Amino acid sequence: MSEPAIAVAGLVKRFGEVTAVRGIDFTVAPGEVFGFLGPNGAGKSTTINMLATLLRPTAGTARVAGHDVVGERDDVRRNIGLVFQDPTLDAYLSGEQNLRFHAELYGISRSVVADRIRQVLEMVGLWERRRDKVRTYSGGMRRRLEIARGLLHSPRVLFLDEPTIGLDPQTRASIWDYIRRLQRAEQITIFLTTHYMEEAEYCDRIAIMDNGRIVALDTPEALKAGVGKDRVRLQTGGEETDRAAIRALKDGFGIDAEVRDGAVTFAVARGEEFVPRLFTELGLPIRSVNLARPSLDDVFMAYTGTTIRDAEGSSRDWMRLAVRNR
Ligand SMILES: Nc1ncnc2c1ncn2[C@@H]1O[C@H](COP(=O)(O)OP(=O)(O)OP(=O)(O)O)[C@@H](O)[C@H]1O
Repeated sequence: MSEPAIAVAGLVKRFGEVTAVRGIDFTVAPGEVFGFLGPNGAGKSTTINMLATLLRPTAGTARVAGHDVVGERDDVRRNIGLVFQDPTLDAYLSGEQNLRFHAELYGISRSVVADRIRQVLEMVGLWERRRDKVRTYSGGMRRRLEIARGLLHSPRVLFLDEPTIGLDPQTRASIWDYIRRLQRAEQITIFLTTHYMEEAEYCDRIAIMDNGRIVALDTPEALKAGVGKDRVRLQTGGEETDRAAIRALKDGFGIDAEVRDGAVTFAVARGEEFVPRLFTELGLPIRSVNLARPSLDDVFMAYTGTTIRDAEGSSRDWMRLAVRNR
C-alpha cells in the first residue's frame, strides 16, 4: 500500500496551561475525504494548523504528503493547499488576477500558469466570470474561487477549514459537488473541519474530537451503526394484527415492540437485513414498513454529550491569532 497522505502519532499542543490537543493518532489514505468534527474548543483548528505547518506541535509527529511538518516544513507547504476561514481574496481584483497573484507567490512556472488557471477556474465553474472583480461575486462564488486558488499549485493534500460556513444549504450542496468532483479529477486527499452534520455525511471517514482527544473515528455508516439500532415502523392494517405482530416479534425474534402513532414500532440492529425476514417469517399481512437509521447527530450526542447545534458558533479568533503569529 502507498504511504498515507497524513500520518499523525502522539500529537500534542499546549498553549501555556491549556492543552488543546492531548495526544492524537490517525492516518488518512491518499484520495480520502476526511472530516474533523467536534464542539467548540475541541482542538480541531489547532490540529489543522499543526498539519498545515502554521503551528508547531509540542510533542508527537505528523507527516503530510510524506514529509514531516516540523523538519520538512517547506516540502509540506509545497504539497498542500489551504482554504481557511479568513477570506484573503482581493475584492478589487478579478478572479483571474487573484489566481495570478497566488501563482507568483508559489513560484508556479510561467509556461504552465495560464493553462492551470483555466483548468481550476473551469473546475469550479468560474471561467466565464474570470474577468469580473471579486467584489461582484456571491459568497458561494468567492468560496469556489478560494478552493480554485487552494488547488492552483496542484497540492497532494487540500485542507479546508469549515469550507461552507455561512452559506445557504443550496450553495453548500453545490460547493460539495465541486469538492467531490475535484477530488476525483485531481485525486487529492481532502482534510476538512465542519460543524454541519450533513456535510460530515459526504466524508469517507470522520474523526470526532472532544476536549483534545479523538473520541470516535470511522466511516459515517459505521459510526451510526455503532451508536444504536435502527427503528422499524410496521403497519399491519388493524389492532388485532398489530397485537399478533407484537407477539410474533417477541416469540419469534425476542424483540420488544409497541404500538406508537398507529404503527408497530421497535428497534433492531441492521434493519435493512431484518426487514426482508419480516415478510417471510412474521406470518402476518404487512401493509407498509418504514426504516429509520440513527443520524450523525445521534452519534455526535453519544460521544460528546452535546448536540452539534450547541457546538455551532465559533472561537475562531484563536485560529486567526495563531495564523497571524506564525
Ligand atoms: N493560540 C492560542 N493560545 C492559547 N490557547 C489557545 C490558542 N489556540 C487555541 N487555544 C485553546 O485551545 C483549545 C482548542 O481550540 P481550537 O481552536 O483548536 O478548537 P476548535 O475545535 O477548532 O474549536 P472551534 O470549533 O470553536 O473552532 C481551546 O481551549 C482554545 O481556547
